[in-house]
Amino acid sequence: METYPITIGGVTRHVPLIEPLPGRRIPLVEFLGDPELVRAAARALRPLVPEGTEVFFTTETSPIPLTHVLAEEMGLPYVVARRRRRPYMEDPIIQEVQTLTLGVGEVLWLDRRFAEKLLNQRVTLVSDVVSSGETMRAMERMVGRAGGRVVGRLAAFRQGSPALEVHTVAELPVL
Ligand SMILES: Nc1ncnc2[nH]cnc12
Repeated sequence: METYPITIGGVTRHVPLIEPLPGRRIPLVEFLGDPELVRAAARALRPLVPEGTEVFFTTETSPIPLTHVLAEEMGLPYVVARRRRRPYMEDPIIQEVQTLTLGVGEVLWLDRRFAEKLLNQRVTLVSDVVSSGETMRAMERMVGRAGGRVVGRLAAFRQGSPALEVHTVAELPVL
């Protein structure tokens, strides 16, 4: 399999090049199972976390360990939007995502008892890769619907030009 070198916080990985849509090849970032890469990314992102952040908000799946390490280091809680409905969810916030970056339309789900943790809070969004910015936009809508306020948007990698302001610490090419 063809690979591509990505570097963040001084740590390099040779990751698979995938083609989610014909003619568009992207390096596949994967934080799951790689504590050294996660720690390097979290350390690089930490100075970009806005002062006054009270809770982080992220999505399944790859950004979860990144958000966990960041949250643990800063002594803050975090909330995770799910990508599937779970049977136990009550009155969930359901948010469509317009993104086609990975070739699939998506829906984010947030159980009400976790949405309550965002109420009246200053929230920083955390992602692994920001590309079109549509996932971030959907996350921001969810925070608003939950009664919170977004004070920061962070992603480890930027790929292309997202339509909204996101702070990142590394670049990914579209090949
Ligand atoms: N390059 C990438 N790797 C992993 N997840 C992504 N989501 C959007 N772009 C991605």
